[in-house]
Amino acid sequence: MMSVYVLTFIFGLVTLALLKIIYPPWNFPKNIPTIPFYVTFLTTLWDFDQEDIFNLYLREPLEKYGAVKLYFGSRWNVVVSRPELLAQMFKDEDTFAKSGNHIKIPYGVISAYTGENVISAHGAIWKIFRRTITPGLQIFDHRPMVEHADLFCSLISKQLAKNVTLCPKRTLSHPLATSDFESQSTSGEVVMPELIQRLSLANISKVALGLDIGTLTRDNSDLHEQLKNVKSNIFKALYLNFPMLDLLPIPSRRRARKYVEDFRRSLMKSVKANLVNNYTFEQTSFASSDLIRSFNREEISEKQLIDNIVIIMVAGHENPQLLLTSCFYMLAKHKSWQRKIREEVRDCNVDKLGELPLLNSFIFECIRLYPPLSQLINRCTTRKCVLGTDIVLPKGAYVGYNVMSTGRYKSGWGESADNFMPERWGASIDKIMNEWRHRKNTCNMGAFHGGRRACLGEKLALLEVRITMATVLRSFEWTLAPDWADRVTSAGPLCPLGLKLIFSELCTSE
Ligand code: HEM
Repeated sequence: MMSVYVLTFIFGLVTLALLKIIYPPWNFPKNIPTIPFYVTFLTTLWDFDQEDIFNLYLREPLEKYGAVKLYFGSRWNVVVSRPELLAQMFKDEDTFAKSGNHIKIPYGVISAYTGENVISAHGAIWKIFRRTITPGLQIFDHRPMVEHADLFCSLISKQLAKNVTLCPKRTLSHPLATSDFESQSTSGEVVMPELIQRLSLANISKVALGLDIGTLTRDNSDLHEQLKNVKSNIFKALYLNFPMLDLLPIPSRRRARKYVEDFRRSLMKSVKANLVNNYTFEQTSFASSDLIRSFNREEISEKQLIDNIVIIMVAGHENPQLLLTSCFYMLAKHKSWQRKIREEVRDCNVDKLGELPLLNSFIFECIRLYPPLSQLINRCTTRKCVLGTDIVLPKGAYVGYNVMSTGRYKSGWGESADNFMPERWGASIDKIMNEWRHRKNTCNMGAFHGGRRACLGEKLALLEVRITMATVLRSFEWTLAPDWADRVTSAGPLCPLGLKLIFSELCTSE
């Protein structure tokens, strides 16, 4: 029989653990609101999406105070959204030091996935990573993206043709099948996530890593299959909220770890076969080639080489994938914009897409309302400090930013902040680009971060979105599938969830 003392001790420990979840640490600032701890778990337990959570619990306190205390990832954090606070955090890298998963939760499966890389690292090693991959992500050959956009259109056409012939049989045998590209059914209907992922994987692999991984030309690219295994296991709300569970011998987490290892091994096998063994890296300027050269000069370790190649692949396909999904969604919802932009891109050469006012203001408006990385918490204070004028943070506090809120601030964007209004960016391309730069510089637009740690893939991602949208607009028109539930992802990266569209091919004479 357990003694009363042991029981009291266990009860005490459980109570303490619960109190640590329910209440923020005593030394956290008292002059900003505390979001109730259970808010983070609502999307796991009920049918809430990120917009619901934002509107119900975050919007008001964030807009009023600019910062809140939020429980996430097994700890209390301070999350900011007011542009001045974002600017301070982005600028003062020494105080708000990057602290990626490899430091925050080194035991987590997610850390095994992306390791110590240019996005998560801090200090001298980050400088080496950034210096190494910058050239390959700024100067690149965009022609594969044009080819891939055409292949993407062929896949949509193929799907439409298949629907016409296979639809009745498939509909009867798989009435609920939606996730698998092969099993899409109703005429004209295309389930977008997998198709867009195949495109964005092909783009980043070819343009930044110099690899053809066949996601658009084969139905079962090995790397794609392995990545799907990783993703379906890694982004589970329970483990994102309680990463310490990864320390336990849970069979599904062991499986997740194995999927991560398989993916990393296959990716490096492909890099070796395509770039290293045949010395191609010596004559090419891909970001991967520069990383291999840096490894050969012993500036980075083999693990850091792999971690960085993995992050280019992961961040480089995932973020454009999210943005493309939001763009397809918004054009389906706003048919007048679909028509106007189709007209604008009709005879436009790829080199001139960046000069089109309607296309570019539309993309910027999608980013404002649906920033792919809506909230990130990956900085840790290196000393006691003051955020803004009076928010005192202790040393060792995790700090993050919520740009979904920044993009919808009424104080920054006016009463129409919630409305989709591409025209707010300006009428001429000069005005639009100036406004984009101004909003980024003042941190009213934080979707690509800013300052010294600004996203290195912005140029590539925007070009990818312009090329893809222009190409698809020339060949198809589309609407939302009537049976698709209009909602966004429940947590993590932000985009419409499981987007389903109805496509119809345009006549060439149109
Ligand atoms: C719509 C597309 C994209 C969005 C919205 C986006 C957003 C971001 C954000 C918010 C950060 C800062 C992350 C943080 O605070 O930890 C970041 C950093 C970064 N992004 Fe992107 N990104 C996009 C596309 C890409 C692409 C295509 C690449 C290509 C590989 C890329 C490479 C990077 C890199 C290397 C960094 C780290 C910069 C540094 O810390 O020095 N991004 N991105």
